[in-house]
Formats: sequence, C-alpha cells, structure tokens
Amino acid sequence: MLKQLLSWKIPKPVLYASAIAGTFGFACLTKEWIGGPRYGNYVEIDDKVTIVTGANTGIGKETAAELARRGAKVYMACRDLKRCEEAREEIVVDTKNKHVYCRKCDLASLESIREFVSRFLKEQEKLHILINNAGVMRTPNSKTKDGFEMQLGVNHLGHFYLTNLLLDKLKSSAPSRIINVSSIAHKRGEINKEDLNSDKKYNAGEAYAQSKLANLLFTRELSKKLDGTGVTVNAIHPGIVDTEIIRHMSFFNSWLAAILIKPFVWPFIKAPKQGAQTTIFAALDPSLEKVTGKYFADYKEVETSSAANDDFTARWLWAVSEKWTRLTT
Ligand SMILES: NC(=O)c1ccc[n+]([C@@H]2O[C@H](COP(=O)([O-])OP(=O)(O)OC[C@H]3O[C@@H](n4cnc5c(N)ncnc54)[C@H](O)[C@@H]3O)[C@@H](O)[C@H]2O)c1
Repeated sequence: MLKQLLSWKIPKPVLYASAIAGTFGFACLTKEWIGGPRYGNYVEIDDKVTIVTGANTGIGKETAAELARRGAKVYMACRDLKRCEEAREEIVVDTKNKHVYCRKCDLASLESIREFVSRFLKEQEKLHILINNAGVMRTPNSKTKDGFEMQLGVNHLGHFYLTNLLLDKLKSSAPSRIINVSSIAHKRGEINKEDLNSDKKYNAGEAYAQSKLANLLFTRELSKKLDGTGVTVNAIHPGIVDTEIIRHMSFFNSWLAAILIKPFVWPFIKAPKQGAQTTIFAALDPSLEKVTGKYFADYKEVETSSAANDDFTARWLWAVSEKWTRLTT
C-alpha cells in the first residue's frame, strides 16, 4: 500500500500545497498549546483604575480587554483615536464593561503626554496599574516631535516621561503597579553613551535593542527610587507574538513571507491574546504584591543580560532621560 502510494506521481504543486496545508492544520491544532495557557487566576479588580499605552492593537489591545473583563476602569492611551475608538467598541461589547475610555497620548510628543496626564489627573483620583506597552520596532531613521530618535523616544523616553508625571498619583493610590513591556531583544542591546540619540550613525535593529534595554534599566532604577512607597515596577517579555510590530520590516510584511515563512513559523509564535498574559500576570498576580525590579516571561522571573544589571548605566540613563525630557531643568 505504502509502496503503491510512493510510486504515485503526485504533481509538485499538489505536493507543495499539501505540505503547506498540513503545516497550517498542525499549527491550528497545536497553537493554543504552544502559546501557553491564559492567566487563570481570577483577580477581582473592579475598583481599580488602569492605563495601557498602545492599546488599540496587538498585545496592548488584548491587555486592555483582559483588564476590562476583570472589571477595571481602563484608559486606552493611544496615538490614533479613530483606531482606539474601534478597539474600545469591540472591548466594551466583548467584556460588557463600559468603563473603557479612549484618550489621545502620542508618546512621540512630550506635549501630547503632558496633555494626556493633565486630563487624566482631572478625571480620576486614583491610578493602580500603569502598563507601558506601546512600542515601535525597526523604524526608518526618524525623530519624534522633540528630536529624539523614534525608537528611543517612543519606547523609552515617552514612557519615562509619562510614568514620572503619574508617580504622585501611583504613590497616593498604593498598592499600585507599573509594568514595562520590554523584549528579549534587550539581550542584543547596548546603551551607546557616545551617541544615545543615534545622531551620528543609525542602525534600526541596534536602536530597537537599545530602547528595550533602556526599558529594563529604567525598571531597575525606578524600583530603587520607589522603595517603601507601595508602588512596584517590573518588566516583561511577552514572547514572540503575531502583531503589527513588524510594520517597518518590509520583507516580513510581504506576500512572499506570508506564503513562504508564515505557515512554518506561525505555530511557534503567540497570538496577541497569549502575548498579553505575562503582562496580566505581572499586573495582577497576588504573589507579586511586593515584588519589584524584576523581569518576567511566561509567568516566571527570567534572567536579563548583564548590561541590564549595570547600576552605573541605569543611573546615567536616568539622568540623561530626566534632562532631555526637561523633567528637571
Ligand atoms: N510582537 C512581539 O513579538 C514582541 C516581542 C517582544 C516585545 N514586544 C513589545 O510589545 C509591545 C507591544 O507591541 P505589539 O507587538 O503589540 O505591536 P503593535 O504594533 O501591534 O502594537 C504597538 C502599539 O503601540 C502603539 N504606538 C506606536 N507608536 C506610538 C506612539 N508614538 N504613541 C502611542 N502609541 C504608539 C501602536 O499604535 C500600537 O497600538 C511593544 O513594546 C513591543 O516592543 C513585542
């Protein structure tokens, strides 16, 4: 029987199509298992006020939905209000929680961040969970409104500024938590003290890795400054997640990659809902009530690079970030 099957002359296109369909089928069957379970611990948070940056797509949207599902008030801090509104409507219908709000917050503009914070502080007396999730990856060489290299500006400096403007509110609402969404890419990162803003030379991959390392150094330094306040700050890696983050990577965004690569790697990358779970774990899990300055992936603390444990660089980066964002003059 097998011999007979093998002796069949199957046309090559049919063979290739079957291989792709088979891989795709296998992917569908195993994806939930490979991506890991959802955070199961049901923590009531209906008296909590939360902010999620970059909440209109990908991991941020699923994070906002998970918080809304558990009853929290959720502020979606987004640069694109139209897409934010579309996502908000979906979340409200899906979770039956109407306390989900869209607010303009462009992390590539200090002015926009200030306006967001000023309105938020007028509207809410408390802030219990701040999730610094928004991010851009491998952008073309470009600057934010304030002249910062785009990835450093959005991924690190924007969140540095936003967090500092909200610190008093987080302290007065304690116990409260800050979660910084970093990446395993930080392991390739270095803080370029000679040219932090990539003014002399720009490499899109290096700038992304630097910005994600900056997320960890910020977490480390901030956790020390917040010691004894009841506010914790931790960082996470969400896993490799199927989102729009590759929008500036033309090959991975092309139809060629969609046919040749995606069917084969798809089983091994998480869906956005799965990508949001470590953030939710770090934001809610009762066992982490007093845990601060740590880095998590897949529900457990994991090793960072040695560069991420460098206190001297963490203090240097804090001082530069403070000066550049004019937090102190
Ligand atoms: N997808 C992955 O595999 C992966 C892996 C490791 C880390 N991450 C991190 O996860 C986070 C979320 O990314 P994602 O994968 O969901 O990608 P995504 O592109 O789907 O979402 C990013 C979000 O950030 C927002 N954003 C971008 N620039 C902004 C700005 N100037 N102001 C406000 N918001 C802005 C986008 O609008 C979007 O809502 C990022 O910090 C990213 O670095 C993702």
